[in-house]
Amino acid sequence: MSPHTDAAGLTLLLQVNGMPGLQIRKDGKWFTVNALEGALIVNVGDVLEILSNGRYRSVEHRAVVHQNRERISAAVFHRPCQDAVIGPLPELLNDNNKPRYRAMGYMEFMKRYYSAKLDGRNHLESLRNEL
Ligand SMILES: O=C(O)CCC(=O)C(=O)O
Ligand SMILES: [Fe+2]
Repeated sequence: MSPHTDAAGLTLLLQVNGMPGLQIRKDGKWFTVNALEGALIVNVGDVLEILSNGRYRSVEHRAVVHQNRERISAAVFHRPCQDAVIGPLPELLNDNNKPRYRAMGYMEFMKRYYSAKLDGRNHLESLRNEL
């Protein structure tokens, strides 16, 4: 699976059959996530990054597979309701913390997410550049 960030608020992942494959990118380097058996991996997604005005960063990740061993991963995406407006929460903003993302309806956000290629954090960065 190509590098991407999730459009969710939070994602919960369970590597069902003990086969690793999830990798996250930090400081330009890829790291394999070695989850404990039965543990949920909690990933911050784009919505939380935007709501928190960048304080929580949406993690760039990808999944790799083994040549001949099956890998099963279950994902649950926690998303806002369809008519929510996604933007930095007003109570977090002040003179020292100006909005870094343009606010938009969640449906508009999702259309943009799916029309951008899965390509790392690019679509999030493009939202920053629209301010
Ligand atoms: O395969 C995985 O563990 C991650 C899948 C994933 O990143 C996704 O479904 O968005
Ligand atoms: Fe993902």
